[in-house]
Amino acid sequence: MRTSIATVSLSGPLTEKLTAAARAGFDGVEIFENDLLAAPLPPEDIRALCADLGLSIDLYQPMRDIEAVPADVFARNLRRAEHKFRVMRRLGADTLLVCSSVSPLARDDDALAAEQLARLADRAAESGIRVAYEALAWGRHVNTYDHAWRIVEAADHPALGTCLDSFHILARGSGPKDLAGIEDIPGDKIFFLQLADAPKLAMDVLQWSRHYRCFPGQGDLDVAGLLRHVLRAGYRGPLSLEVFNDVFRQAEAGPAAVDALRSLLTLREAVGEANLPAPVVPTGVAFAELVTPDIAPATELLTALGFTRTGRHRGKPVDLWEQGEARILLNTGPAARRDGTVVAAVGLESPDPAGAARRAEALLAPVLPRRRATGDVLLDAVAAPDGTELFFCATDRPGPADWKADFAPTGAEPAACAVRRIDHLALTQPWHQFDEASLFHRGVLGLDAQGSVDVADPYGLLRSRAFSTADGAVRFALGVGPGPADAHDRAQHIALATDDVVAAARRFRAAGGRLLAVPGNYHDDLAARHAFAPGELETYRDLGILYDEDDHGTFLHCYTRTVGRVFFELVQRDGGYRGYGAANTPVRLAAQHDTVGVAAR
Ligand SMILES: O=C(O)c1ccc(O)c(O)c1
Ligand SMILES: [Mg+2]
Repeated sequence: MRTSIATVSLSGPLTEKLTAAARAGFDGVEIFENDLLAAPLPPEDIRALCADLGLSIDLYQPMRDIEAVPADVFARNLRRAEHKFRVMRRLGADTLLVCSSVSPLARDDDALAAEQLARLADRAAESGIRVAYEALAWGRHVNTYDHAWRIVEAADHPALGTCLDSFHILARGSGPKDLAGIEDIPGDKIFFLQLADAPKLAMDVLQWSRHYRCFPGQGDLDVAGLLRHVLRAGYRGPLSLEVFNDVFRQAEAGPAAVDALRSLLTLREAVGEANLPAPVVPTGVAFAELVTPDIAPATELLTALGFTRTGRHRGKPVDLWEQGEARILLNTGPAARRDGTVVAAVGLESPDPAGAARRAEALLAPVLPRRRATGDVLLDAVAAPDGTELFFCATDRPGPADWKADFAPTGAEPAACAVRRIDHLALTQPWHQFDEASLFHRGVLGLDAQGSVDVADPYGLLRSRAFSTADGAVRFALGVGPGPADAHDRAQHIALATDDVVAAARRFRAAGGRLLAVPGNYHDDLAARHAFAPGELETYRDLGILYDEDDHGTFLHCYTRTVGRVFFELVQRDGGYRGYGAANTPVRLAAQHDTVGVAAR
């Protein structure tokens, strides 16, 4: 199945868009008219460039406001069309997209629309061009795919077909019954298929379409379900992405094009049209690796949290700290001097590390060298979109290579302490890579996505979305700020699971650790909303413990101070609570901004 992408989906001048699409591996492009108008190259040169890049020009688009108009207006429209046919001949493009009219001049008259589209198709055919008629969800009279198809069917012209666009169809809330009608369209009359997803947003459909479309798998629409119908109808043309998105317009075209192709790969897999290595769902977090130039504060923090230094890497300045099944690597090597204190890598316990890496590679994730240095254990690893290195590993299991073999034991035994394991990792994404990260964590890692939530920071709104395994053994909470200028909250954190957060927090404080102070107003409000046992709330107030509950259970959590970009959270989930305390995040963020709040208690 051929893959294509509309130039409007990528940033930059036309030549950059084309180069990015070709490099990522697309077979073709839809040329968006404005991109051509703004290009310094004549159509012949664009045609030659596409040929050099190995790209076909699958569609020229859009032509607007053509049909169902008075005769004199239609005569002018045909003149406009003739000009476009000339451009298309010079480009070597043979399909023109015509979208349903939004003009106040258009009449609600299907017979007239059909007659005029047939006349347009006649003229197009003289130039060897086909016309694909698409219903815009906000078209004046024609705004559903079946209405557009009825007009095309009535026109009955070999050079006229329809273009289906998943956004316009799904944005109107079309259910399974409405979609089944797609299979009544003869496959060869579906001249083109445009694919886009979008997050569910309650807003005007035109604004939604022009600003919030995203690649399939990144939003909430059932694009795969729609594609199944289109394929059953017999459509064999390209799968083409047409995404209008404010962020993608600003993001680098190269990575966006790779992300786009990854989306098509997972979509094809979802409809049984791609043979990718199966997802290997991780079963736990083997470790989190911090790089830090500040060895003293990081060591103090880990010690106070109850970790013990149990190993030293045989070849690098990296220490292994353990407590229960929580493992932290502390790396003070060269990367630390470059990046400050950050979460640089995550080890994911994998039932099949090599298989997980094969899937990641098939989905275009950058694969990292398996051996870093002579003598190191061979480890499968890939880079996540934000650059975090993800290791697919085995811990204390017979069979696959054990990453721990790279560490010489210090002889110290981990103390039996409060922390059991890593509960979740909260990683801040670069502002333009949030959707890419969504697709990556779902498609590449095989995690389930929760809905995204907005949380207020004193200096802006953050978006957060969780990705986890069904049993919660692996949890990521990915966050993003509102834009490039708002990199104020780049903190990341590692949440540690405990069965008794009060004991863990007390132990931490007794060992010299500093907990994030939470404003008294927060606890006053908690008292109004929930009933606590006598003294309970005072304990939470004293330790800076926050409280949340969901349909399943309750959540108690508190925070350490921040070293570089990293802090820790202690969490106690009871009764199967599934969230991350998002309701408390604004309070936490404000407290972290408030320097008084992070002072010693
Ligand atoms: O927003 C638009 O105008 C527009 C143009 C062409 C399309 O294919 C489309 O889906 C939307
Ligand atoms: Mg479209």
